[in-house]
Amino acid sequence: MTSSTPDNVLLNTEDSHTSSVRYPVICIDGPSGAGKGTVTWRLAQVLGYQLLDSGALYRIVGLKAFEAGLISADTSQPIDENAVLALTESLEIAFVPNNDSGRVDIIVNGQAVGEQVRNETVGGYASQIAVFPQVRQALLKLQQDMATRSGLVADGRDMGTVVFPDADVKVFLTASAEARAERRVIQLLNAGQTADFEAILATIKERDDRDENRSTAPSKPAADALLLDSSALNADAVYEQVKKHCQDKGVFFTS
Ligand SMILES: Nc1ncnc2c1ncn2[C@@H]1O[C@H](COP(=O)(O)OP(=O)(O)O)[C@@H](O)[C@H]1O
Ligand SMILES: Nc1ccn([C@@H]2O[C@H](COP(=O)(O)OP(=O)(O)O)[C@@H](O)[C@H]2O)c(=O)n1
Repeated sequence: MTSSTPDNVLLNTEDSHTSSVRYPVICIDGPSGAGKGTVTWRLAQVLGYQLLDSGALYRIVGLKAFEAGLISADTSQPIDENAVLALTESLEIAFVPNNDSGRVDIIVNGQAVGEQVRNETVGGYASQIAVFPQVRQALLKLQQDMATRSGLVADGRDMGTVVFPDADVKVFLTASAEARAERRVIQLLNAGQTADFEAILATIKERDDRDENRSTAPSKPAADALLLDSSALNADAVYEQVKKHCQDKGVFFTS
């Protein structure tokens, strides 16, 4: 992905005595299946910004923790936070945009991670380790550093509330649990897999509950976020509304 053009660099008015510049940050937060990844990818492409898929970080840690035997299939079993923290600190994670999938490929300790990291089971592991404050802290700087080199579109749960509280644009994208489950069903069927709507709906609700009710960085809209319900909007309509909001906040689009 290319870096931002000069048109997309905003002057930091709060810090103008140092004449420093900072790059625009757009935060797209919300629950699973709301369409965050879709609109984030399109914005990053159009604007030439970097893309932060923060969920991928939690997914990697969740997957590695499972592989290391730290997470049991029985979700009532406690997980050793210190062991997950040590594992998190041992990981070198890099993202490479993939135009074919419209997502980032994830490289961990020099090795590409397979598509498995994107499945619902790993999403569940991610939400189990995402409750740990020390793990979140260990991933914080890596995320914030991504905004120091170019404009950034960041997708997650706490982008606008915790990671980039001073972001130029914040959007909280939602949709009903049923609409989100339906989208996952279509996604799985299109990938040639089987899909059980009721099972997917239950998993989505369980993950929402864990993400919204944890004590550290719960999934919630920032006070200054645009709330957008995509239940009855297609992906193009979502993009247009988010684009309009970005423009209202001073982000320059050439197309
Ligand atoms: N507004 C929309 N209406 C219908 N389907 C959508 C919409 N936005 C995204 N999708 C589809 O829904 C699925 C989940 O979207 P995704 O962007 O991965 O969501 P999230 O990143 O919030 O989990 C994908 O298959 C995507 O193509
Ligand atoms: N900024 C973030 C991003 C994800 N997460 C956690 O990671 C899980 C997976 O996130 P994701 O964005 O990849 O999930 P989807 O929305 O794509 O299903 C979420 O359910 C959260 O528990 C988080 O806690 N904070």
